[in-house]
Amino acid sequence: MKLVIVGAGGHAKVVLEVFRALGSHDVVGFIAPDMLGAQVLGLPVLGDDTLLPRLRKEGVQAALVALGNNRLRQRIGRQLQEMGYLLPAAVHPSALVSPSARIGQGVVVMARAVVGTETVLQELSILNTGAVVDHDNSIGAAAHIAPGCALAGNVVVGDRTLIGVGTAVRPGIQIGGDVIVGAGSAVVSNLEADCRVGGTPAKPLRNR
Ligand SMILES: CC(=O)SCCNC(=O)CCNC(=O)[C@H](O)C(C)(C)COP(=O)(O)OP(=O)(O)OC[C@H]1O[C@@H](n2cnc3c(N)ncnc32)[C@H](O)[C@@H]1OP(=O)(O)O
Repeated sequence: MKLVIVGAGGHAKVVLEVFRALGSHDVVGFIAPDMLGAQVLGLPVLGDDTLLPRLRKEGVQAALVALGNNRLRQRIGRQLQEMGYLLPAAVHPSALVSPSARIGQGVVVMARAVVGTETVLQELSILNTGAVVDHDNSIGAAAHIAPGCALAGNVVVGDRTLIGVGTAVRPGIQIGGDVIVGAGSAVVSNLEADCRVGGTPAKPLRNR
């Protein structure tokens, strides 16, 4: 099945390598503004998102939104579904995924990540390289668990929340939607929606 990757930055390159490792789709190229004609790992940037309806008509059935911005990824994902694209999940063959885990549409699970027993990754979320989400986690739509994070059991992460690289989260913690947890943090108490925290233990961050 033909697939287009929306985005052409670092995350998009890694996603292409996931599909190459899987051999599951024929990736036709990338969609990105102002990059027409550029090559990314040997595949072309085909144009900007105005091209997507035409590609769909020409037989590209699937798309993967490879954009790091969580809100934008969710918005573009919805638009692609409305255009009739399928949004397959991309799970690297080296990831360890429990047979009782559930993985939503458009989810990306990078190399060496671990998805624990009865954990749910909701649509368009990212579990990045080497991140571990243990048993009974719920990771919200378009959330991003960055490389090397470790979420213990029964953790809830809200929609569009970013858990920064290398963060640890204590068991049973609930984190609201649209939260940013800074790199290298330790989350040891629940976090309300829409906040920005960092450090060990994680505390609210000042805006500079
Ligand atoms: C493959 C991939 O690359 S996936 C990418 C995943 N992305 C990430 O993990 C990025 C996570 N981002 C961060 O940690 C960022 O530092 C942010 C978003 C928390 C803050 O970034 P900015 O808004 O640029 O904040 P800025 O650098 O100006 O710092 C503001 C204050 O917060 C502090 N701060 C920033 N990050 C952290 C952190 N991770 N932990 C503790 N304190 C922090 C700064 O020291 C500064 O404090 P001060 O005002 O007392 O000096």
